[in-house]
Amino acid sequence: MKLTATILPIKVGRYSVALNKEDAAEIGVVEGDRVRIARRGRSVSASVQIATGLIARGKIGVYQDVAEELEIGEGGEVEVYPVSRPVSVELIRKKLEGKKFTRDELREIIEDIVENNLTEVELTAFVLANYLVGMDFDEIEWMTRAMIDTGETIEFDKGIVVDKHSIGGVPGNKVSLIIVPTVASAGLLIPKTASRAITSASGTADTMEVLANVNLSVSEIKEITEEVGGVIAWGGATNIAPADDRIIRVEYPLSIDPRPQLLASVMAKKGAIGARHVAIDIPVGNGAKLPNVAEGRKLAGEFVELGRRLNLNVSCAITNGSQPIGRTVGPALEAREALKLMEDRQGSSSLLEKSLGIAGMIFEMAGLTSSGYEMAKELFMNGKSLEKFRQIVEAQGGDGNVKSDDIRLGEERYVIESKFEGAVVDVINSRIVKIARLAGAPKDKGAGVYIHKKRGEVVKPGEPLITIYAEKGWKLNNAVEFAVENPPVIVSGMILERYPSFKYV
Ligand SMILES: O=P(O)(O)OC[C@H]1O[C@H](OP(=O)(O)O)[C@H](O)[C@@H]1O
Ligand SMILES: Nc1ccnc(=O)[nH]1
Repeated sequence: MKLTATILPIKVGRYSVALNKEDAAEIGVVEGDRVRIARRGRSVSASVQIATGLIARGKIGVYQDVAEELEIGEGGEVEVYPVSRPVSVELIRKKLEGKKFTRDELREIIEDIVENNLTEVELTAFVLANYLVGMDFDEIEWMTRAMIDTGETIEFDKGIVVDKHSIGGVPGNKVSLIIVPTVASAGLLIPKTASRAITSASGTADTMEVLANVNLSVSEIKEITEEVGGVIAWGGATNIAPADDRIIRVEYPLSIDPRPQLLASVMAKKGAIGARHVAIDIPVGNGAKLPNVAEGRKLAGEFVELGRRLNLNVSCAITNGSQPIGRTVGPALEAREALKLMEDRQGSSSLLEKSLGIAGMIFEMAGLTSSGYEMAKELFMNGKSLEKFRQIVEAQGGDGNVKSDDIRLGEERYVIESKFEGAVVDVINSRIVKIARLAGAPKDKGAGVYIHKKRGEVVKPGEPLITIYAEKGWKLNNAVEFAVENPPVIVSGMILERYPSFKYV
């Protein structure tokens, strides 16, 4: 059926069109079904919304995403016809019934994800099926390979390519901003792609974006890495393992990261850039993605095995994830803390030790030294990490001379003070993340939480425990309301719970 386009100037992050109810009936589709939109020999599959009041008969509402892809202007004519459900949907159902995917089936699903052929519901079902049923090792390897093969890859002509990645799950994990320049300053190549927040309040891509452009193409990543030794780019903007970001987009609202997905997500990005040596950070502890060292070890074994199958040398650092890393959570706060640490060459020991420890691991894996930590510390203390970081920021279009104090934080602030005297016995990750997200992070860069007191530190009544930062007053209020009801920093001597009233006091 031929329809005339009405451009809806909104980006919805997927291919979607709006139809009049009668036209939809004539095409034979209902809300949520797919249609193929064709124009001048090109086409995409889009999901249907019924918007009778908005869209007259003979018209089709075309959201920006489809309009851009097919270069459709206002009043442009398009051909619309129904498409049947992709086979992938049947395959996802098979997994939900507890069965194993074949190599070809996984390839089919990943291709459909990359080509935007699955609706959000179907994609969510895929993620949930993997979460509930899981995958065996062959399936994980096939999925990872399919993710690599359906995107672009990078090959470097010379140099040793290394990389690091965290499984995430611990707030404030801005270590990549310190590790990447430290590693690059030793002459290794580290073309790091990171994701945005999945379960946290700021992913490495969100944090780096405060200082530089993270939307780099594959050729820019290659060029910048060859020029200065490293980049910190957002994986979602590249065509490296493009299925990954689409999957992450449905994981984010659920705050889940199923094991097969996690393994494939991380390792596909490493495989695609041709890394030889990869360090994986596995934070464990209460409130992290894994509860203890034993579980961390299990996952580490899986990373190493997946690395072996993909021909990557993998080592894992099982790290303390039971409270936030450093004292800040939220993009601008985290960028500032990382930069300040490099400027002052001192600061939070959890941040410094972890960053240098992982950089050191990479040096040992690459065969540069047998005392990696000492080597990393020397580069850091000599100011090489900072110098390299500035070069990377500049190469990514940021201000290479930026100082940590220049970084703007949210103007709306609220300090939560301790009512008690005592020592901090816990900083609860999930509450810190929730507060930072309610305050607007990661979207509002200036939003987040500063943690004044961490575990073991002594506090007096009236002393600040956390400061909440926001860009908007109403978001600050929501965050404060939650934080008062659900204290994120627990001081010894506090009553934890009153039953039956079930409330923190
Ligand atoms: O904590 P959540 O949001 O679940 O995990 C996502 C974060 O973990 C990884 O960190 P890195 O890139 O190794 O620094 C990802 O790239 C991302 O930034
Ligand atoms: N699933 C993931 C966890 C952490 N980092 C990623 O890039 N992906």
